[in-house]
Amino acid sequence: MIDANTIESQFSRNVLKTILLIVLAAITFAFYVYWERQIIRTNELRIRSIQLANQLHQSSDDLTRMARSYVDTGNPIFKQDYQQILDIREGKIPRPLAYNNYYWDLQLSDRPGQSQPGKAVALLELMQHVGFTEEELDKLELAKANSDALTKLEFSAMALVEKQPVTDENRATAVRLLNDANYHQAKANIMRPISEFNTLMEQRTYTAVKFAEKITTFSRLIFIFISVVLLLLMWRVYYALQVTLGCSVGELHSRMKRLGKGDFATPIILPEGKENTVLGMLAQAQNNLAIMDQKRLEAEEKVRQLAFYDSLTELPNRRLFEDRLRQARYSSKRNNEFDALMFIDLDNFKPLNDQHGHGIGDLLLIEVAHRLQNCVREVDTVARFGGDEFVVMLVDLKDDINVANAHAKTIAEHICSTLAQPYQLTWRENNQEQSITHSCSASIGVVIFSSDGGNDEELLKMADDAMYEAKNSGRNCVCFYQSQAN
Ligand SMILES: Nc1nc2c(ncn2[C@@H]2O[C@H](COP(=O)(O)OP(=O)(O)OP(=O)(O)O)[C@@H](O)[C@H]2O)c(=O)[nH]1
Repeated sequence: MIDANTIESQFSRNVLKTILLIVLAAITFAFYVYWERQIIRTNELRIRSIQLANQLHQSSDDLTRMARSYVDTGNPIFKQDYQQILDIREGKIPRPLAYNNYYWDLQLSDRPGQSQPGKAVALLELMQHVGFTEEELDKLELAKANSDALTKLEFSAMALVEKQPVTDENRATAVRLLNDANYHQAKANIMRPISEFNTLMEQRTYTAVKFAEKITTFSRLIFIFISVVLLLLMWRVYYALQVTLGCSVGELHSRMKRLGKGDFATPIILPEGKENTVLGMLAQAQNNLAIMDQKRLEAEEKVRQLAFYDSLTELPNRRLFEDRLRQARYSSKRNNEFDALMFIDLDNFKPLNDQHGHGIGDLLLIEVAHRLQNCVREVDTVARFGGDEFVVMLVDLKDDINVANAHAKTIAEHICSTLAQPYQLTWRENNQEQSITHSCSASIGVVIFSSDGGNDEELLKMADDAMYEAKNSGRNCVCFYQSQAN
C-alpha cells in the first residue's frame, strides 16, 4: 500500500509539473504569436517595398509621358506636371496622400482637382526606412540616378520646342530625342536595376516568410504537444487528488460540513484500502471525536449524578429531592390531591460503624436504600439526606385527607417493618468472604401535605419533628406530625 507521504509528494510533484507546463505552454504560445506577426510584418514590408520600387518605375514613366506630351503639344501644363513629378520625387514639395500609380492619369483627366498633400519626403529617403539590404538599395539608387540622368535629355528636348522661333525641325528633333534607340536604352537602364531589385527583394522576403512560417509551424506543434501533455498531467493531478482525498471533493466537503455542525455520531463508512486518504483521516478524526463526545456526555452525566445524586446509594440527594418536592406541590395544586413526606432515621446505626468499620456501615446504607425503593411506587421519591437519614415522598394520595393519611400510614408501617428485617452484610477481606447478620430499625416521621400546607423547609422540619417524636417514643415506629394519622 502507498503511504500518505508518498501520495502527498506525488501529488505535489504533479501539481508542480502542471504549473511548469502551463508556463511553458504560455511561452510557446507567445512565441507562436510573435512569429505569426513576423509573417504578417514581412508581408507588409514586402508590399511596401514593391510599392516604393513601383513609384520609381512609375515616376520615370510619368516623366517620359509628360515630356513627350509637352514636346508634341507645347502645352505648358505638361512641363509643369513634369517638374512637379520631379519635385515630389526629390521631396521638395509635399507628396500627395493618395500618390498611387494612376495619380497623374487622374490629374490629367480631372483637372484642376488636387489630392490632399502629405509630407514632403524624397523617394530615396522613404526607401532607406523600409529595411532594404545594401545591395537592394544600391539597385534602386542606380535606377534613380539613371532616371535623373535621363531627365537632362528630356529637359533638353523640351528646351528645343521652346526655342524661338518654333520650327518643325526643332520639334522633330525633340520628338526623336524622346523616342529613339538611345532614349529606350536609357529607359532600360532605369528598369533593369528595378527589376533586379525586385528579384533580390522577392528572394529575401520569401526566405524570411518561409523561415517565419517554419518557426510558426514548429511552435504550433510544440504548443499542441505541450497542451496534450498538460491535459494528461491535469488528469493525473485530478486522479492523484481523488487518490489523496479518497472520495470526490463534494463528498469530502459535505462530510466536513456535517462534522463542523457537530454531528460526530454519524460514522464515515470507509471503503477498503482508503485508510491513508484524507477521507480515512477524516473517518479517524470522526471516530476520535465521537469517542470524545461520548466521554463528554458521560462526564456531564457524572457531574449531574454528583450534583443531584448520592454517590453511595445512588439515590437523589437533598438538592434533587427539594426540586421534586416543589414539582409535587405544583402537581398537587392542580390535582387537589394530598402527598406525604417521611423522614427516616436509622436507629443505633453508629455502633455498626464503630464495631465493623464504615465500609460495613455503607453496605447497610445501600441495602436500606434498596429496601426503601422496593416499598414505594416509581412516581414516589426516595432520597438520602446524609448519614443514616432518608426521606421518602409519596405523591398523588387521593383528595380525601383521611384516605391519604391511611394510605401513608400503611406505607410508613410497611417501610418500618421492612427496614427492621435482619440484614445479611457480606464483604471480602484478605481474599476471604466475610458475612454478618445485623438487625437495625428505623424511626419514621410523617407529614401529609397539599399545595397550601407551608413551604418546603417547614414541611421538612415537620417531618423531622415527627421523626424525633418517633425516636422519643422508643424508636422502630411511625409518628405523624401533630398526630395527623388520627
Ligand atoms: N458508614 C457510614 N456511616 C456514616 C455515613 N455518614 C454518617 N455516618 C455515620 O452515621 C452515624 C449517624 O449517627 P446518629 O444517627 O447520630 O446515631 P445513631 O447511632 O444512629 O443513633 P440514633 O440516631 O439516635 O438512633 C454516625 O456515626 C456517622 O459517622 C456514611 O456515609 N457511611
